[in-house]
Amino acid sequence: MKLNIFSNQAELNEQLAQYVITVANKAIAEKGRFDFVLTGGSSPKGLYQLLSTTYKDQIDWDKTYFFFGDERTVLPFEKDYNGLMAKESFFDNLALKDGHIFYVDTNLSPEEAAADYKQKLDEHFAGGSIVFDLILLGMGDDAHTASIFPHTTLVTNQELTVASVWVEKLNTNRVSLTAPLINQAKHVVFITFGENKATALHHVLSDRQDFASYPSQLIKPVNGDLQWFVDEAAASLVK
Ligand SMILES: O=C1O[C@H](COP(=O)(O)O)[C@@H](O)[C@H](O)[C@H]1O
Repeated sequence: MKLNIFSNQAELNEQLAQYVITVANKAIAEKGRFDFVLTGGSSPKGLYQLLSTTYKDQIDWDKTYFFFGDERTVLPFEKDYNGLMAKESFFDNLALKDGHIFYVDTNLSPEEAAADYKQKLDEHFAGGSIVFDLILLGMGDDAHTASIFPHTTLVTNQELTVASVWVEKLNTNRVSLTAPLINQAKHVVFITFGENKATALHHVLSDRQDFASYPSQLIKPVNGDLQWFVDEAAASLVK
């Protein structure tokens, strides 16, 4: 695991953009395509804008496929839909070909949406192992990542799959990649900034393991690289 600490968000986004570009070009050179899982929430917007404007020419988007680590069970293109944030901050700046964006279909029930997404992943990976080149993750101030929230069924889910989960504290369902599936990836990167994330980051990176309380601790790529890109405010309690 590598912890990268930056003095501000702009510097963090700049360095993370360079990291994404390096991983993308390596994947394209090695296997002809880049399988890129996006995070939702608000943290990645600046990065998405940077990659799709300033650094638009640094990645071959015709060879890039986009996925989502989790989705909120609102209708597609409603305000809270993670896919809408990505569309507005990332995809709309690029002329992407059809079939390059894998949205979670929330017109379906949560269970059906999860099964449908898993089937789409199986098809994309031709029935083989689902190994993404890069998974970008956020972390909530409760230490959840993707939609693996504290004390939910996803904390103990050992399957390499996509699952629906009831999140009591939000009174809603979510759809999420499971931790074991995330841990198959070649590169996993957390983007985390702000003072409100400091306590969670301190617990997640501390020696005391408590997956139920701090689900981000579940993320440990089996054969891949794990990096944290954080700002000084988020890292303020990390020893
Ligand atoms: O609900 C979610 O929250 C996390 C963290 O979001 P942020 O706004 O604090 O960046 C996000 O990673 C996840 O994709 C999203 O569904």
